[in-house]
Amino acid sequence: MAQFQEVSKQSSQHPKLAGLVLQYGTAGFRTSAKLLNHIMFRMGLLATLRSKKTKATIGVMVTASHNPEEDNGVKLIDPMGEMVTPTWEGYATQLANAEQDDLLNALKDIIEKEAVNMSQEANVFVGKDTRSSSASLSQAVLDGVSALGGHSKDYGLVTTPQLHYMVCSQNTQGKYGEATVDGYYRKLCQAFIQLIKNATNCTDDQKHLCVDGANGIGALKVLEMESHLKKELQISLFNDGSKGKLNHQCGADFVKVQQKPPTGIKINPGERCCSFDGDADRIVYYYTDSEGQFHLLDGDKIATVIVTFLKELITQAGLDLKVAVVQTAYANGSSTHYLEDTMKVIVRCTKTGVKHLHHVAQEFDVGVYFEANGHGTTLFSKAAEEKIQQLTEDPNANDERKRAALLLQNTINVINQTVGDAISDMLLIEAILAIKGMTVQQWDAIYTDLPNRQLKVKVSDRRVIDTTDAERRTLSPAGLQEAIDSLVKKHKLARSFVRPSGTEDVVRVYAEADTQESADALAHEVSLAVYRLAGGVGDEPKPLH
Ligand SMILES: CC(=O)N[C@H]1[C@@H](OP(=O)(O)O)O[C@H](CO)[C@@H](O)[C@@H]1O
Ligand SMILES: [Mg+2]
Repeated sequence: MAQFQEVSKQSSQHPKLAGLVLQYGTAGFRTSAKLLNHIMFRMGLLATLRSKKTKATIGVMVTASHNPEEDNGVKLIDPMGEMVTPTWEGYATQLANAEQDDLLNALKDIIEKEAVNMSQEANVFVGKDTRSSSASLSQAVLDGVSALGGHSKDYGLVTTPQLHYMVCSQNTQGKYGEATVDGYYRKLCQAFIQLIKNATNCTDDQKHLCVDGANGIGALKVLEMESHLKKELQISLFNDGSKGKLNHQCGADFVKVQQKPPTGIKINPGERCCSFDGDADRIVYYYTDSEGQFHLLDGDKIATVIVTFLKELITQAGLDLKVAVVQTAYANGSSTHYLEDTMKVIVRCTKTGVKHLHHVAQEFDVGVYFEANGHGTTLFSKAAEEKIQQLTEDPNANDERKRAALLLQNTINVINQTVGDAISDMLLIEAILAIKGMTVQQWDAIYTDLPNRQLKVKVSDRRVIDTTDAERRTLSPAGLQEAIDSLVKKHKLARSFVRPSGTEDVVRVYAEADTQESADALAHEVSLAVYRLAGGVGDEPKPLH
């Protein structure tokens, strides 16, 4: 077939290094940019097949999110804007690892297994982040699409969640939104401005927010969006990419893991600040107090304030909707207690990785999901959206119920339901704080985080660690869970678990306890147990103090 001849010809321009093996992990392929050209070409091929199979537009995003600038990566987006389905993640790995002369066979194998109709049209949307390698790598994706005769649309520089939004908008014939960057800003900002109208007494001071753009794509997009906000949110942008290096000592991942402010930002005590990550799908908030102490408001606190706001509105609207919060094992124990015991909402725990949280959140009328690191969003079932819509039009509903329904409707429109989105989450949180007249300090005081620590341990093969119960317990290696259990017993309010990372070659250790010293000591003791029982390499983990 002519298509395959073209693939053969073009693939020689995107050769694979013999023997190189890469895995489609938690967030797609991610490694040094130098190793990725063939992967990109092949993901262009695969996206084209996926488009033919689903008869819908598929997205390909070139980014390595919070990784260093030298890395890059790629994620595939399915028709409704969600992460690509697991079977196709498997195909992605197969296609990526086929040696050069076996590529056509690997491709034909997928076509056969999935009974792909090769005469079906294909459409692929492509986007990229600001990394210096992203331009040539996204070109390789486009080459892959055209080699199989697919149509592509290159959105150029966009955030990951913007591309998810485009794909969903395109495949819902504009019902979700208009598939342009301008359409995205209009939808979100109009909803934000409608929401903020309900914030009576909101001063200019309260409308001010410092944003750390991680020297990445989020910074560019915040600037692009500014005129749509009509001064209802006044942003001071730091780490805008004009000087600093992408993600270097800044961005949401740095702030969350280091538990300190990013460099490159001037924070006045008490001022509300937030950090995006390198592809703007994560956000965390923070402030420093008058004693210079740093306070982090992570994904758990974000989920809490969102669910509080939504529950109040749902009650006011008199609607009967099943609301839940979805977390992972990394959620701070205080957040889980607060949500279950004080707020009485359903809390579910899933494995790490937003695709897992997303799917569980879909089981409820309103599912708020966040990873502790700030990646998350809120999903509304179709039925819930319809009930809310009907109430806004119900002539018999009283003013209070109608007002609540309208607020819920605008809340739905400000949210990017396809995936966690720093820009959309920021607008929602800013609107909530303004409407509730809540300061960042009051938000922070909803509950107090248990001190916690995350560490990494290098082992020769992290696959020896097998976990269960949403990664909260280990099944192997033998003796590890017993060791963790007895270490945890030595500390107050303590919890600890270990799991192999899906994005790095390490075992992650998490511990929390009543004091920072205790959390640090427990994290260290558990790291030692991992090192000894799971084949640690290099030096034995050292105590933190
Ligand atoms: C503890 C932690 O933050 N883990 C992150 C990290 O996964 P690991 O499998 O832990 O490496 O990267 C994922 C993709 O960005 C993100 O979903 C996840 O939350
Ligand atoms: Mg990211």
